[in-house]
Amino acid sequence: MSVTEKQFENILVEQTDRVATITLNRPTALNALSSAMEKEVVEAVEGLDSDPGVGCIIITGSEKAFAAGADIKEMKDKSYPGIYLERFFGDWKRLTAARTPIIAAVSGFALGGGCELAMMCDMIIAGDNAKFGQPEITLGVIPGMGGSQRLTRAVGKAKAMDLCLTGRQMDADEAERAGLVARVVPAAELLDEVRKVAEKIASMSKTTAIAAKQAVNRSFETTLEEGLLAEQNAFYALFATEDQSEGMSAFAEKRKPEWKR
Ligand SMILES: CC(C)(O)CC(=O)SCCNC(=O)CCNC(=O)[C@H](O)C(C)(C)COP(=O)(O)OP(=O)(O)OC[C@H]1O[C@@H](n2cnc3c(N)ncnc32)[C@H](O)[C@@H]1OP(=O)(O)O
Repeated sequence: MSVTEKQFENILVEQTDRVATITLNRPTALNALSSAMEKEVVEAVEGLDSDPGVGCIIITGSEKAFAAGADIKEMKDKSYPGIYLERFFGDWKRLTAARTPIIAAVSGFALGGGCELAMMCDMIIAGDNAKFGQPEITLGVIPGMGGSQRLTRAVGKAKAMDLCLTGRQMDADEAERAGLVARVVPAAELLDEVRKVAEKIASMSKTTAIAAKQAVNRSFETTLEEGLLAEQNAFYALFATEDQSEGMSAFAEKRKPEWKR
């Protein structure tokens, strides 16, 4: 299996046949999300998303920290007009426009913007040492990268209020029970386990994986009736693909499917 690596100032991007891994790499600041890191991550995701060969993207950090939030030292002297006019952190939205499934592999701290970045991904898999929280209130602000909205949708109002109002951290088991995290695995095995999941996703028809991702995401954005209609239409549309015919024929013929796209 060939691996290509590209080192940027704040991230490392590794790409194998079908899976790409973006590793946040600012160890001296616990991967605090600076504007420079935002730009690198967003551009890397967009580049990988436009590569038809990439079937799944992993975003991860270090053992101690996925990311300890936005870079407080960069933020502390900003003014209202400045932050408003530059649309501070507005580019993170571009990450959520990616169609390729993205998994957050979280070890250690995922606080503030770190938790918010993990929640922008399609699935969070956590090491058993992970800690999630929205501690912005302890800094005199509130979440600004989607925390109050995505956390509430993920874990419900009671726990989201608890985390946003007290700033307390939630461990991996609590996060899994609450529905924030898909799976918890031993921290030492996190990346191996996440790669297995990513390879599984990447082994599916990419067209179908995109349709599945979009259908699930739709449920957060619309009414049940419209979501059901969107799902049904996407399901019908998949019958225009070779992969539907291949997947169902392969089942009937008791063989592995060979996806076209
Ligand atoms: C995006 C928004 C809008 O939603 C806003 C946010 O994300 S606000 C930020 C929310 N995050 C936090 O409030 C967490 C801040 N960090 C901590 O509380 C602690 O660092 C810790 C509990 C995660 C870990 O503590 P500890 O193990 O004691 O390590 P430290 O010595 O504190 O940190 C090591 C080193 O990293 C720097 N650091 C950590 N977090 C940040 C950050 N968010 N921004 C900038 N720098 C950060 C910390 O200052 C240390 O650096 P040095 O002082 O040694 O140079």
